[in-house]
Amino acid sequence: MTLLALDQLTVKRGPCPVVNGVSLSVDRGEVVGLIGPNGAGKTTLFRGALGLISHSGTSSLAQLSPADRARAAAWMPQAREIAWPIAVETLVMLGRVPHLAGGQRPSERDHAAVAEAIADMGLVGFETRPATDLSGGEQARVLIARTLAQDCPLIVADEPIAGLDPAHQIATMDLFARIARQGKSVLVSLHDLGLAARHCSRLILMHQGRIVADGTPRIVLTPKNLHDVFGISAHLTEGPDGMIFQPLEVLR
Ligand SMILES: Nc1ncnc2c1ncn2[C@@H]1O[C@H](COP(=O)(O)OP(=O)(O)OP(=O)(O)O)[C@@H](O)[C@H]1O
Repeated sequence: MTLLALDQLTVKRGPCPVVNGVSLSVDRGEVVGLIGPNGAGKTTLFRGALGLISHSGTSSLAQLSPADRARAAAWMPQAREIAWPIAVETLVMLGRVPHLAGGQRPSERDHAAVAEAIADMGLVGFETRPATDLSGGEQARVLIARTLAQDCPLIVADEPIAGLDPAHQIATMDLFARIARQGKSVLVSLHDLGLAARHCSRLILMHQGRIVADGTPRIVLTPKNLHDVFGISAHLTEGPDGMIFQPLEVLR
């Protein structure tokens, strides 16, 4: 079953399309890594797909009402600003808002979803702390937990693991894989191609607003694509428990 379908999605900034005729679909059970250099259009693609900015072409999510969309997809933006010193568990509970009727108090199920998300992100013991007092990486984990608590078929996350320490990066990518095994999907932008190669079932490579490759990490991370899009060389090999990718040199 398709959780997201884009058809010729185009987003212009001024006269220039920064997302240019992108068509793709995300099915159940996938961890899709969206990769590409700075300015490739990844964030703009997400925002267009979610209907947060004006676009041409179609997105299945953008066609939904805001309430239905919030139950279909959980969005974690790149900006990590937490504006108020609210308790961690209160912030994570905001992920449950799409499931609450107006004015309704959180049910046991909502509290259970929040507790599970907090545990999944290694935040047990942080529940009552003001979120603004946490470190940058801890705040990022709280925002991922809020996204998990939303309990949607699709998670769309813009560089969610940037700034996390290695153990939490790997644990978060493992968690995404577990979510995919439950039949949900994760569409995630990443700059760490090593983690992308190892933990994503599929990669979509963007360059100058267009998709230039879409497939398994081995199909996408070819020497030619790495040269043409990132201007690097790299070593890619199949290890005993997954792909191993090591960037080597800048080529231009
Ligand atoms: N509001 C805006 N006005 C003008 N240009 C914009 C605007 N927002 C984005 N752009 C341009 O669109 C292009 C794509 O930006 P986008 O943020 O989608 O890239 P990205 O792939 O997410 O990059 P990064 O990896 O650096 O986060 C960039 O060249 C950016 O300068």
